[in-house]
Amino acid sequence: MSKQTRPHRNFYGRLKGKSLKAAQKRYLDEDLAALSPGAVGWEENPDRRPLDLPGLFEGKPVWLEIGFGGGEHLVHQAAQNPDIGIIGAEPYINGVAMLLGKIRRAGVENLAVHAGDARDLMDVLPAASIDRAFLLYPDPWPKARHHRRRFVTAEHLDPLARALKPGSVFRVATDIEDYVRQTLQEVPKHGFKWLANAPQDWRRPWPDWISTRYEQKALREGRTPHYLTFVRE
Ligand SMILES: C[S@@+](CC[C@H](N)C(=O)[O-])C[C@H]1O[C@@H](n2cnc3c(N)ncnc32)[C@H](O)[C@@H]1O
Repeated sequence: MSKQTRPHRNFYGRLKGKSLKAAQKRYLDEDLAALSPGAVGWEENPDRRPLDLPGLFEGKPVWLEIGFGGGEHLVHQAAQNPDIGIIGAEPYINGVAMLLGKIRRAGVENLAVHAGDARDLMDVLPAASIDRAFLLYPDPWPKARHHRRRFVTAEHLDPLARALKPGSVFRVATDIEDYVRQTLQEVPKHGFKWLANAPQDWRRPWPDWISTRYEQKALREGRTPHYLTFVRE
């Protein structure tokens, strides 16, 4: 493609929910390839061999964020913690595009992206390889008949528990009271213990917190954030 038709390199940050044009998608694919942990899909890795995380992040501890949305928390954590590597999973392609703009502006290099379902990524994470996981404002699935689609079900929690190191922390933020109920009921059944008062009580965000786009929307609409901390047993 000629220089004239090449999209502005900051276009990712200005999408604001618009659909990606074909040219933008092409550059997104190129940028994503550079950040991808690789060998996540069935085609590249039919045997589901575990990812080489020490190779990917030079042996640093590895954190995982599931459903990073626009990527504000993911980039914030990467920038604040240069001595860790962090992987984000998000299937919403405009969210991935927004993340790429933020990565470019922040200049962080300790971050990898899986632009897809977190379940595919968890399939190829080595057992006991992850030091911290974040599930921030997961899709609420409010209708009772859809509760089984929520992340806090065996289908997701078992592979997550397998990937996390014993003693590692799993943080969940949600503004939906029924999601709090299901989280407190289900997560402890899958090898986690709820730390009711550590390091803070559920009403207060973690000390290293940055508010996410979804949290801002929840606050504007009068809902109460809940910050739940679990430890992998
Ligand atoms: C309500 S949004 C919250 C986004 C962001 N964490 C925030 O707080 O602004 C939930 C996000 O989870 C993503 N998501 C849903 N199912 C997912 C899955 N199986 N794997 C990874 N992300 C998923 C959605 O695409 C969406 O971006």
